[in-house]
Amino acid sequence: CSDHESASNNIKHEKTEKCEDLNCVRKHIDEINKEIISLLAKRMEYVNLAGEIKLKNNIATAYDKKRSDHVVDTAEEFGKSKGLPEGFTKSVFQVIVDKSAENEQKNMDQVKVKK
Ligand SMILES: C=C(O[C@@H]1C=C(C(=O)O)C=C[C@H]1O)C(=O)O
Repeated sequence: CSDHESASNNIKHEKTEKCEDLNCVRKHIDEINKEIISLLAKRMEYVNLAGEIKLKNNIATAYDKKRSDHVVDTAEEFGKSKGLPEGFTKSVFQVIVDKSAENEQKNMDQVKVKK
């Protein structure tokens, strides 16, 4: 598919608006939180799709250490290039990837029971 490329071009909050008070800053933070969560929900859809494809290919295990490590390492490097502190992105993505695989496995096990 080709439409995955356009998803990364959704650049909002390009410059940090000059907020005069804490309320204004927190509104921006709340808005960004919703965007992060929306993207995580979209990400989880693809993770679960990966699980369906694994089952079709007779792979019963969601967790793939090589791929997980690659995702975490690539994220950490990108985070650093964006100015995030060392180790920040790695910590966040380790949780995302572990919890995603956990959810993917749950879905895969349910599909197996239904069959
Ligand atoms: C989505 C996958 O399944 C798991 C979840 C991953 C993720 O959240 O990025 C990566 C590898 C697997 O542990 C995959 O294999 O690509």
